[in-house]
Amino acid sequence: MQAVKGFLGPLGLNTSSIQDTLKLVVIGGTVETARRASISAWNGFVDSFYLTAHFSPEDYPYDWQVRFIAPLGQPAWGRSREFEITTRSVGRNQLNQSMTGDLDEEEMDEEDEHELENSRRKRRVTFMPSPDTTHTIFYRGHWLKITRTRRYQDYGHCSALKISVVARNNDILKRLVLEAKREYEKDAEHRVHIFMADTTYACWRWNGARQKRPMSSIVLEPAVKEMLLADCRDFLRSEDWYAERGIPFRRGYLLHGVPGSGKTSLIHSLAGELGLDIYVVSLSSKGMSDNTLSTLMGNVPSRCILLLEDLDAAFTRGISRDSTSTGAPTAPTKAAAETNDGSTLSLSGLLNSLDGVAAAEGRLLFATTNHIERLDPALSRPGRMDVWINFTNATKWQAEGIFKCFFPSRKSASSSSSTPSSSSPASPTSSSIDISQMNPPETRRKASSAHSVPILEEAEIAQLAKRFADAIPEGEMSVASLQGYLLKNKTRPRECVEEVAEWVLQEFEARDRMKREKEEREAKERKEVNE
Ligand SMILES: Nc1ncnc2c1ncn2[C@@H]1O[C@H](COP(=O)(O)OP(=O)(O)OP(=O)(O)O)[C@@H](O)[C@H]1O
Repeated sequence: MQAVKGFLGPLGLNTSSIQDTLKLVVIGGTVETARRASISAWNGFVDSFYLTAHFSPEDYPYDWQVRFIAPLGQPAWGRSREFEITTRSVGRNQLNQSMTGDLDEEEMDEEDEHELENSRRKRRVTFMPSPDTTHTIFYRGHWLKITRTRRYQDYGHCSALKISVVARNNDILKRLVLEAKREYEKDAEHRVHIFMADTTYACWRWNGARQKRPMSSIVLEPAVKEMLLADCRDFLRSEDWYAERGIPFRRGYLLHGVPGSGKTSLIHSLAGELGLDIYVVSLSSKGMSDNTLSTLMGNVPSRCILLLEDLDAAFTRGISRDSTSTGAPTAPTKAAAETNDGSTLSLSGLLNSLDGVAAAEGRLLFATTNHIERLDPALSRPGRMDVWINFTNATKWQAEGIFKCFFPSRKSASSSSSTPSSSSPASPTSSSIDISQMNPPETRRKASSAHSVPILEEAEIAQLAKRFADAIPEGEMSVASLQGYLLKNKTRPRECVEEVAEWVLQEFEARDRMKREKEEREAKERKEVNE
C-alpha cells in the first residue's frame, strides 16, 4: 500500500478510494475463484458416482437409443421448457415423431395426416428436446440423465447422445443398449438402410431407410435373379472356405447395360432379401481422391453391400449418359472446362481401394455402369468383378411382366394381400404381382380409395398384357420408360393398352428430336472450342 501511495501521491490522486477499489477487486476475484472451484469440485464429486455412456450419431447404437428412449422419455419431453422445433427427420429410421412432446397435430388420425393440402403434403412439426439440455427419465429402477449435445456445428443437423446413471456397475447401461438393439432390429427387419459416402469428411452418412422391395417386382429372367441370390448367399456363408485357401473374402458383381433397366433396383431388392445395408459411393462425386476412397472402403462393415455407381464415369468425365451415346467422352464444353471439382481419383487408387490390404473383407461389391466398353480390363477382371450381368432394353417378355406387375388381377389381389412377397417371379404366363409392391407405403395406403385400380379377371389381364407387349418393339425402350407410361395410366388398364401404340410413336419422335438437338448442340460447342 505504501508503494501505491508513493506512486500515486505525486500525481495528486485520492489514494484511499483507489485502495478501496483494489481491495474490492481482489476480494471479488478471490470469492469468484473459490465459487467456481467449489462448483467444479462438487460436480466432479457427483460425477464420480455416475456411469456415462456416449452415443455417436455415426454409429448404430445412437439410433437404437434414440428409438428406445423416445417412448420412455415422453413425460420428460412433455415437461421440458426448452424445445427445438423441427420438420426434419432425425435418427436413421426417421423416428423423430416419437420423440415429440404432446402436440395437437399428433392427435390427428392417420387419414388426416396424409391429406394433401394445396397439392403439398402437410409437414409434421415436431418438438425435440433442445440440444445441451438434460432430461431425467426412469428406467428399470434407475434414473437416467439424458443429454443431447450438438455436434459438427458447421455441418448440418447432427447431435450426439449422452446417458448417465448412478449405479455400482454398468449392468444397467448394458441392459439398456441390448434392449434398445433388440427393439431396433425388430423394426429394421422390413427396411434397407442406405449410407452415402461423404467425400468432405471421408466418412459414411446415413441417407435413409427404404422399404424392402420384393424380388418379384424386378422383371428379369427368374434364372438370373435366382443365380444372383444363390451366389450372394453362398458367399456370405463361405468365410472359412476363403480363409482356408488364403483367398481374400470378397466378391464383386458388375451390372452393366442401358440406363433404366433395373440395375439399381435389383441391388436394393437383393439387399432386402439378404438383410444387408447398402453403402453407396459415386466415384465421380466432387472431392473424391485416392485417400478418401481408401478410407471409405476400409470403413465399411464386414457384412454389407458396397455399391460403386457409374464405375466408368470417374475416369471419363463429360460422358453423356443418354441412350444414343457410344460412351466416348463428348467434346469438352466451356462449362465443363470451367468446373474443377477437385476430384483426383486415379485408376490405381481405385484398384488399391478395391483389394488393397486396407480394403474391408466380407462385403459384396456391386458396380454399375452404362458403358462397359469404357472400363479398364484391370477393373473388371475376375477377383475384382467375379459375376457380370448384362441389362438390356425391355424385351417383349419384360413388357408383359411389368404390365402384370402394375395391374392386379382378381386372383392375385386376394393371394398377394396375404403373402405379398411370396408372389411368384414375373413370367409371361403366371406373374401377377400386386401394384402395392411397386409403390411407396403412402401410395399403397391410399391405393384402394384414391386411385381405385379396377381389379380385372386374371385372363383379361393376361390378354391385355400380351397386347401391350405386342405394341412394344423388342429391345428398343427401357423398362423405366415403360414404367413411366404405366404409372401415368395406373388406373386405366384397358385404355393404357389402347393408347400404347400411339405413345410408342410419340416416344420415337421425341427421341429423334432430342438426338438432332444434341448433335446440333455438340457441333456448336465444338465450333466454340475451336474458335
Ligand atoms: N427390370 C426391371 N424390373 C422392374 N422395374 C424396373 C426394371 N428396370 C427398371 N425398372 C424401374 O425403372 C426405374 C429405374 O430403374 P433403375 O434405377 O434400377 O435402373 P438402372 O439400370 O439402375 O438405371 P441407371 O443406369 O440409369 O442408374 C425404377 O423405378 C425401376 O422400378
